[in-house]
Formats: sequence, C-alpha cells, structure tokens
Amino acid sequence: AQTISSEPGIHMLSPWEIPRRDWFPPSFLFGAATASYQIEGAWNEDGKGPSTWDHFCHNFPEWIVDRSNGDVAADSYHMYAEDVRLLKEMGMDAYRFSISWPRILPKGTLAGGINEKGVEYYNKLIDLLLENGMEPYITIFHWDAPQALVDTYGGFLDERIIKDYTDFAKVCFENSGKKVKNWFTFNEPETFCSVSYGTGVLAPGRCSPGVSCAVPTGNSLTEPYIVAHNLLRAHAETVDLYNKYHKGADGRIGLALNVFGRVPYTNTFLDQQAQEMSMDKCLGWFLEPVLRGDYPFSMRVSARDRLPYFKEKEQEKLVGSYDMIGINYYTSTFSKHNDISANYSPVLNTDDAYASQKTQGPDGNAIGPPTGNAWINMYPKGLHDILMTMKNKYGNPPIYITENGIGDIDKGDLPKAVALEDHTRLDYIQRHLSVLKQSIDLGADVRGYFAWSLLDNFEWSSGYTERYGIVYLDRENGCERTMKRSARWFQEFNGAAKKKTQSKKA
Ligand SMILES: OC[C@@H]1[C@@H](O)[C@H](O)[C@@H](O)c2nnnn21
Repeated sequence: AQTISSEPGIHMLSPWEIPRRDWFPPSFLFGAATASYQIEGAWNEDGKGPSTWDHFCHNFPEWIVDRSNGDVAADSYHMYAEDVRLLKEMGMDAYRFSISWPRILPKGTLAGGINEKGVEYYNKLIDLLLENGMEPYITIFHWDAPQALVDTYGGFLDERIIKDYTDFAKVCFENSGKKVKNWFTFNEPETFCSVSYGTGVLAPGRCSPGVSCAVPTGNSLTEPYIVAHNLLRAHAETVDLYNKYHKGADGRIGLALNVFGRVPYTNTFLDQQAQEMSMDKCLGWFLEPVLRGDYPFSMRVSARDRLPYFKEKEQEKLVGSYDMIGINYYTSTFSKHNDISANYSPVLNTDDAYASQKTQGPDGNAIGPPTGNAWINMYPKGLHDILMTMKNKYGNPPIYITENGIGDIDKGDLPKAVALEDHTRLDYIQRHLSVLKQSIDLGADVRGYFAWSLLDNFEWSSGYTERYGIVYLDRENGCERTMKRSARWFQEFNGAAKKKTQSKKA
C-alpha cells in the first residue's frame, strides 16, 4: 500500500486490510472496558467507604500529574445508563467493568456490613446491560482496595486479605452470580504488585527508601512478591468457592493479565535469554501458578528466598483455577540483558529479570510508531507473538483481549474537535484486530476483544491528561459523552444499524 502518512514507512490500511465483522465468528464478542475508580465518581455517596485510590489522591495529590482524583471521574455512578446506551449504539456485545470493593463492603470486611445501595447500583447496571442484549464481564478487583483494610492490617501485604477478598467475591456472586456468567478475579496483578509496591506509582504508593514514591517506607524487592502471593491465594480460594457454589452450567471465571510483548534487543543468546526472563517476569509470574501451581523457574532462580512458597493444598487449588484468561495488550519493548558485574544488585522486583526494556532497538529505531503517550509504541506483532506463546507454550487456553488501546495526551490543550477525530486510535485498533484475525486463523483460542476504554476516564497517576476512550468525556460540561471516530467505526463494524433493525423485527 502507498505511504500516505507523514511518518516514513507508515502506510494507512488499504480498504481490503480494514477488519470486517465477518472475519470473526458470530460468537466472538466485541466490547469496551472500564474500571470502577476510573469512571464511577460518587466516591463517598450512598454509604461507599474510601478506597486506597481515594486516600492516595486526597493525601498525595502531588503524585498525580494534574493533582486530580476520581471523586467525580466520569460520574458513571449516576450516568451508567448513558454508558449502556452508547455501548448499545455501537452494537457492542459485551461490557467489561469492575466492582468497587468499598462500595459493597465500606469497611472492607463482611463483618463491617454490606452497603445495599452499592449492591443495588451494580445490579441496575447488570440488568440494563442484559435488557439490551449485552453480556457483563465483571472484574472483581481493579486496584481500588478498601482503605480500611490497609489501615487495619496493610491490605494485600497481609494474608488476612485472602479471607476478606474471598468474602467480597462471595457477596458479588450471591448478588449477581445468577445473571453474570463471566468473572475476572483480578485486573493486571503484575501491574498492581510491581507498580503499587515496587515503583510506588500506583496506590498505595509504596517503595523502598531511596526510591522516589509517595510512601518510601516499603521494600521494592520483597513487598511485590508478598502481595502477589496473597493475591494468588485469594484468587485460588475465590475460584474454588465459585466452582463449588456459583458456577452453575455456564459460569466462567479467570483473571486478566497485563502482557507486554518482548523482543530480544539483539539476536545474541544473552538478549534472547533476557527476552525469556522478561516474559516470565510479566506473563509467567501469574500465569504459571494458575497453570502448574508455581512461579516460573527463572524467577525462583533470580528472586530466590524473596519469592514465597505455596503450600501443597494451595497449589491444588491454584492449578487450573481459570476457565478463561484475559490479556491486556498495549505495546512491546526490546529486552536487553543486564551485565551482571560483582556489584550489580537489583533495586526493584522487576530488576530480577536481569533485563532492561528498551523502546529503541540497537539501530535507534523505535519498536513501532509513537501513538500519543510515552509508553505505547504501536507494535501489533507483539500481540501475535503473545497469542502464539499462549497457544504453543501454555496450552492454548480460552482468551479474551480484555484491554487494548492508546492514550491521547491532553494537558488542557487538546481541542474537543481534534480529540473526536481519533484516527490514530482507529488505525491502532484496526491493526490489532487484523493481527487477532491472523492469530485465530493460526489456532489461538481468542473469543473476544474489549477496547480500552469505553470512555475517557481517570488515568491513575496521569489523572485526566490522557484520554483512552473511544467516547469523549467532557468533564467541563456535565460529563457529556460524545462518540469519537473510533466509536463510530465500531458502530459500522458491528453492523449496529443492521442489529437495530433486526431487534425491531424480533
Ligand atoms: O493505562 C491505560 C490502562 C488503564 O487505564 C487500566 O486501568 C489498566 O488496566 C491498564 N493496563 N495497561 N493500560 N491500562
């Protein structure tokens, strides 16, 4: 195809390269994804307790780029019907969203009491989705833990979290488990452990003394592994509970993993090894425990006594504790081996891979074109490689792409009219759907795709300075939602117009 864009070597997709709905089986689901803290707002309404993110933003505003917070966010607590209407208008089949633990259990524990108004909110959302013929895919935990549990016993740093998390999940299953057939226990455990307790960029913002973060009284080399161990055991207990009492004939449960693609920086065996160890560190850390009951061998070797051991009973519950795996894919990096000199010593848990992640290769060229924010260079082949690894190395489990997208920078200087014409996002999505089609044709068992995100929302430490939505959010204007070009493409792609007439006929 001809190169028509300003970037050398980047060609726009030719008409025959643009994905069509009939490339995918009718059973394949298309949807969009959000998370409770990022969209709901109503941070202290109707009995909701404070989350770690409420606490983090209110107490450490300097660690959020625009000193903002999720107090209002996209106001989805009051505007969820608008979100459902937009999903329907785009012809989406499913909606992935998460449940705010402290909105359901304000004190974090069952003993602290259930907030019925919180339960009611999620049931209204679920009912509205089902009435509109859309499937809810619920993430039970998407990082907003109850602050009360951190205050009481350190949250995920303490194994008491296992029972409290399992109780929280049980309340979710008891109240919605008959209507909701698809659950993910955790969103991105690797990000949660490494970035909340390693670099400390995400709430509760802990890291080692000497590392720059909000709460430098932690330990970036040990706490991520302690949290991960408690999280995995909570996952296993919850899946066991679900399978025994709530699964029924057609329920499914899993977890959603963030997976970076990794490419050896050079084709030397040291960089190939760095690539493997980087994949173990990111994907294997949580996938291998649920596949075979223990952490990757390379992590056992490098992290040694900092990596806890599972008891045999725990391993029995861990192995096979999934019906589906969510993959959140955004970008890839080159993995370059670290020279291990006598005085090399890791600072962050991620250093245990003995690899540095580079956006530029040895020739200085980036792994793919920039897309907006700093960390996402477009590299669709990375998704293909991951899906082939899932197929050829990890037993080809049922997979949903639970997140995929890009963030447009908006420091208050991105006109709405420009943001609405999000052709870079559309190109990015189309290229990843094309790769998805190729990977499925090569045998990857992918069953759905969720764009991140349904709408612009609170982007964690970036606040509102990065817009990931396929729908524009105008926070200055009553959180008005406006479809961007990418959302309108999904409308065409999903044949929404056709669907509407069909449903009228039905
Ligand atoms: O940064 C954009 C999005 C966040 O908004 C999501 O909450 C998180 O699951 C994620 N993982 N990778 N990228 N993302």
